[in-house]
Amino acid sequence: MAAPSSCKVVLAGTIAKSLLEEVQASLKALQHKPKLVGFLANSDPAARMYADWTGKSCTENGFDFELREVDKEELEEAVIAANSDKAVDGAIIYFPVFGTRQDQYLQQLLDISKDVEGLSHKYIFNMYQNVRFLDDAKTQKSILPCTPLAIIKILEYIGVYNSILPYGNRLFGRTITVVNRSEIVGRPLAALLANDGASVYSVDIDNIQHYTRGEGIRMSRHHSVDTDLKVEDVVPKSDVVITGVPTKSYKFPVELLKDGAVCINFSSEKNFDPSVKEKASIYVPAVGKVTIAILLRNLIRLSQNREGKPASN
Ligand SMILES: NC(=O)C1=CN([C@@H]2O[C@H](COP(=O)(O)OP(=O)(O)OC[C@H]3O[C@@H](n4cnc5c(N)ncnc54)[C@H](O)[C@@H]3O)[C@@H](O)[C@H]2O)C=CC1
Ligand SMILES: Nc1nc(=O)c2c([nH]1)NC[C@@H]1CN(c3ccc(C(=O)N[C@@H](CCC(=O)O)C(=O)O)cc3)C=[N+]21
Repeated sequence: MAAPSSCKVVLAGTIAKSLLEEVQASLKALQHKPKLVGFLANSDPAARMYADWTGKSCTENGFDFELREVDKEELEEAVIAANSDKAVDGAIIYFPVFGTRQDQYLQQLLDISKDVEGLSHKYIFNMYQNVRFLDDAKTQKSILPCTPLAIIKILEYIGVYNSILPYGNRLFGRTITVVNRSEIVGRPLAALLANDGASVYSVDIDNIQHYTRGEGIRMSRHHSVDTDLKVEDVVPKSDVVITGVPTKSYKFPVELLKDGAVCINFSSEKNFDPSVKEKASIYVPAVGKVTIAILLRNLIRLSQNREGKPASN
């Protein structure tokens, strides 16, 4: 008989709860009830599920939500209208829409002041350059991409970030593998973790890249290099493994994990077999609830920015 597993399973709902309490406090301090608009222009079941779910979370937490279902061909005009609509505090376009680079065009079309997901070029630029504020006076914090930030909040909650160290170096000494290098989650996440001092292996279907801030983290922001390394070279060295492979049949090779590793899955598919609990010290099976809490936090931040500047829209 197998020994009882000593792995602690941490559910996203627990972590989301403490973030939502902060959101509630900031919401009370606002002069108006923030409104989020969702654009659904596809029949992708994951997108509809996510849309329903954002709506439910908004309503439950005291925000207004409106789902605008439009044809693909009408989406451009609908986004332009929302950009100049003062009643709209934030918006989200559920992807994929066209499933081509036209989706990136639509993503950048959304006004930066309404971008709750933090995917506008300016925000992404600031993130990669390790610039934390929008203005020189450092009064307005830049918005970080939602899912990568959700994963960072999870790492803080479970103690992977070492709070004895100064901000910006709290992952110094940690080795982290991220299996996914998409532009919305995996690559920004690898950069953020490296910006905080970690040594990060970014795994995608073709190769492995290594993200660091240089030896002894002497640089001010991350750099990355291609490597010839294989999964079996990097996983045994990793303190943390984060997966986001969108394939049902994919299972992470848990036998390569070092004892006591922290494992986090953000894919909607279960990338880890239940046997992960025999190796991991902490396992987080899904992160979606934390992502939504961050989305609401960003919506508050955008609303605060707008209340601070009533003259502009
Ligand atoms: N929980 C959340 O808040 C969110 C969850 N998701 C979920 O995360 C998953 C990934 O989404 P995206 O990043 O948008 O997908 P994507 O399709 O853009 O990227 C997938 C990435 O996985 C890599 N990959 C695929 N097969 C692999 C393999 N066998 N080995 C190593 N790498 C492999 C690809 O090279 C690519 O880098 C989906 O299931 C999506 O639903 C996405 C956004 C937010
Ligand atoms: N602009 C845009 N942003 C998105 O972030 C976005 C999108 N479009 N289109 C659709 C996909 C899909 N997506 C998921 C979010 C969470 C889970 C997730 O973690 N789900 C949990 C359940 C939730 C939980 O209990 O934590 C699970 O499947 O176990 C999955 C999928 C975001 N998407």
